[in-house]
Amino acid sequence: MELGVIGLGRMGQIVANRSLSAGHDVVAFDLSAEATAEAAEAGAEPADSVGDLCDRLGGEKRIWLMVPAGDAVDATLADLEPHLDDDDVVVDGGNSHFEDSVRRAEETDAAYLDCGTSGGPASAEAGFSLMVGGPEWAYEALVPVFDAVATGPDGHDRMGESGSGHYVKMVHNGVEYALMQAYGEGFELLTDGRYDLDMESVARTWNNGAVIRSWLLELCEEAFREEGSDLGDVADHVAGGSTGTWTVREALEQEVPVPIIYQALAERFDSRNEGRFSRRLANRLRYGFGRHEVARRSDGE
Ligand SMILES: NC(=O)C1=CN([C@@H]2O[C@H](COP(=O)(O)OP(=O)(O)OC[C@H]3O[C@@H](n4cnc5c(N)ncnc54)[C@H](O)[C@@H]3O)[C@@H](O)[C@H]2O)C=CC1
Ligand SMILES: O=C(CO)[C@H](O)[C@H](O)COP(=O)(O)O
Repeated sequence: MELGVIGLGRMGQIVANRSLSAGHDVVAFDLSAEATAEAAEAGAEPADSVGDLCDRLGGEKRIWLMVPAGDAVDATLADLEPHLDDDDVVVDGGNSHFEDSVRRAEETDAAYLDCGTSGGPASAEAGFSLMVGGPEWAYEALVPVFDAVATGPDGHDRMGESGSGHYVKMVHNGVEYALMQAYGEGFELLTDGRYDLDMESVARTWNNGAVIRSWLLELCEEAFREEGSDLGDVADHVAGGSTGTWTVREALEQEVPVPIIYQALAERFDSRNEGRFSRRLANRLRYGFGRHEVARRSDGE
C-alpha cells in the first residue's frame, strides 16, 4: 500500500519506518525539512508540502497524521482539504480530544479514522497498540498498515464509531496516570520505610512473576538502574496532564467515580507547586483554633 505520513517527530518516524519495513511505500512530509530528510534516508519519498504529498500519492489516498494534537491537526486538514474526496482515508494517530475528532470527521470529505496510539517511542521495535474509531470500510482498508505499525494483527482493533478510538485512548491515559501514581507511592514507602532496600532489585523481583508486574514496572526498574535507587537528581516535577484532565472531566460528566485517576492527576498538578496556599492556611488555622505554633518561612516571602 502507499501511505502518506505527515508529522515525522518521535512517533511519525516510527509509523513511517514500520510501514516501510512491512513493504509499504511511504510519502513523507514534515514542516521540518530535517525530519523529512530523516524519513527519506530510511526509504520514504520526501514531499515538500501537503499538496506535493497528495500529488505524489495520486488516487485513493491513505494519509496518517502524526502531528501535535490541537491546532496542528486542524491546520494540516485545512491544507489537505482541497486534495481529498470520499474514497480517501485520513488517520489521526495523535492524542486528539475525541470531540475534536468527531467534529473533524464531520467536516472532512475523506473518511476519518481517530486512532489512539499507545507504546510511545520505546515501542519502535515492538510496535504500538492502536485503538481506532471511524467507518468500518476505512478501518478495513487500512488494516495492512495497522498490522505494520501495531505489534501485529492483535495490536489494533476498531473500537466503534468516530471518536471512539480517541475516547478509549483518553481513558487509557487516565489509567496510565493512576498506575504511575500507585507504583510511585509503593516505591516511596519502600524508600522511606524500615528497611534499607535496593529499588532496582525490588522492581526486578516484582517483574518476575509478581501479581503487579507490568511494562510500567519494567520502566521503574530501568529508571532505578539508570538513575540509582534514590533516583539521583531527578526532580519532583511532573509535566503533561492534558489527557488525564480530559478523562476526569468526562468522568464527571458521566457521573462515573474515578477517585484514583483524579488523585493521580491532582498529585501531578501538586508536583508543580511550591508553598501550596492551602497548606500555609492550614498551618495558620491550627494556631487559630489550637494556639499551635505557626511554622514560618525562613526567607520571609
Ligand atoms: N511521544 C509519545 O509518547 C506519544 C505521542 N503521542 C501523540 O502523537 C502525536 C505526535 O507526538 P510526537 O511524535 O511525540 O511529537 P513530536 O513533537 O516529536 O513530533 C511532531 C512533529 O510534527 C511536526 N509538525 C508539527 N506541525 C506540523 C504541520 N502542521 N505539518 C507537518 N508537520 C508538523 C513537527 O515538526 C514534528 O516533527 C501527538 O499528538 C502526541 O500526543 C501518542 C502516543 C505517545
Ligand atoms: O499518550 C502518551 C502515553 O500514553 C503520551 O506520552 C502523552 O504525552 C502522555 O500524556 P501526558 O502528557 O498528559 O502525560
